[in-house]
Amino acid sequence: MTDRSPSSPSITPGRLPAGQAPPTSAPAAPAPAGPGREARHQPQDTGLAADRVSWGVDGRLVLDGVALAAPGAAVTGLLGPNGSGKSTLLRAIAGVRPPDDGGVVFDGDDLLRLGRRARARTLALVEQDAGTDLPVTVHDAVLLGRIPHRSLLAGPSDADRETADRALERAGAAELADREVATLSGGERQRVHLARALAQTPRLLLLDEPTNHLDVAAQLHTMRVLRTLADDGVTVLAALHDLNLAAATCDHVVLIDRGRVVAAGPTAQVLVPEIIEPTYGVSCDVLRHPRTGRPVLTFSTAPVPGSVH
Ligand SMILES: Nc1ncnc2c1ncn2[C@@H]1O[C@H](COP(=O)(O)OP(=O)(O)OP(=O)(O)O)[C@@H](O)[C@H]1O
Repeated sequence: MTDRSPSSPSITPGRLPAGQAPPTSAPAAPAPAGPGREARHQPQDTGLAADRVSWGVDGRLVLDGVALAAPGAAVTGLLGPNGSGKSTLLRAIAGVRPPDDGGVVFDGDDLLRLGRRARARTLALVEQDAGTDLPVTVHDAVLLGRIPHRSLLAGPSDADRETADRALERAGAAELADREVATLSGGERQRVHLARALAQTPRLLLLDEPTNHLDVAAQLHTMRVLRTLADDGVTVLAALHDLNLAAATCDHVVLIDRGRVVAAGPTAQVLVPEIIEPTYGVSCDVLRHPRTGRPVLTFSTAPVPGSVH
């Protein structure tokens, strides 16, 4: 079921009327969980729009008509419990495992119809635990990110090396440049994967759990990198488990459960107990950060049905 039907429909983002500012809020209003209340993407001028994306395996729908928007120059968090379909959705958007049905448009281009090379110039995907046992140095691994930007027979140019150096620096991995990738710790590898993606200079950056394995300082560093990339105009969509990291950084969030979008919108409107509790099966309180005013979430186990405590 991995082959995309040539007749799969594509979508075209609507254009704003002349003189109208692009939307500053998320394209989909928060919607509580429940059949028939799935969030819908709305027209947007720049950024990513996925529509009715479905993918199944072994007769089971893993993605069930997902509609999602990640506005340009913003950080969008893709949230959801284990097994909800976040990685599958990112892979579908990136064309690594194309959807069985649905469309994915980025800045007006049908991503699923772009050739491999054109797609690699447009987007980068940082996958979860994407390991390599090849005897390659970190610097060379990051240089691989430049391949889509040069002719197939040419070696890396000085400009490619400089771009790779800057990417290593930005990802906080410069001191690892001469190490072999296979010898790195999980957190070190994570930074290298981010650096490789940055060296690709994508306009759309997709990340699957980019803070996995990272200590708290490295987590904050990575989220700051995502923030500055968005400020530079990159469209960022990151699958995150840590709802507080999402709360602190994301402009918008999309929450999925069992392959369907259950809520989407501005971060503070989605990260509320009424939406989080039924989706994750926990009790949740939302406080305000004293300095930033952003949501801070605390969790406890949900009451056991029938319990007197
Ligand atoms: N190739 C496959 N074959 C069978 N099942 C699959 C395959 N790929 C994904 N799945 C199933 O699809 C569901 C969604 O998986 P996915 O990895 O997208 O979830 P996720 O939200 O990223 O989860 P996590 O937060 O645990 O990383 C899971 O139940 C998973 O077991």
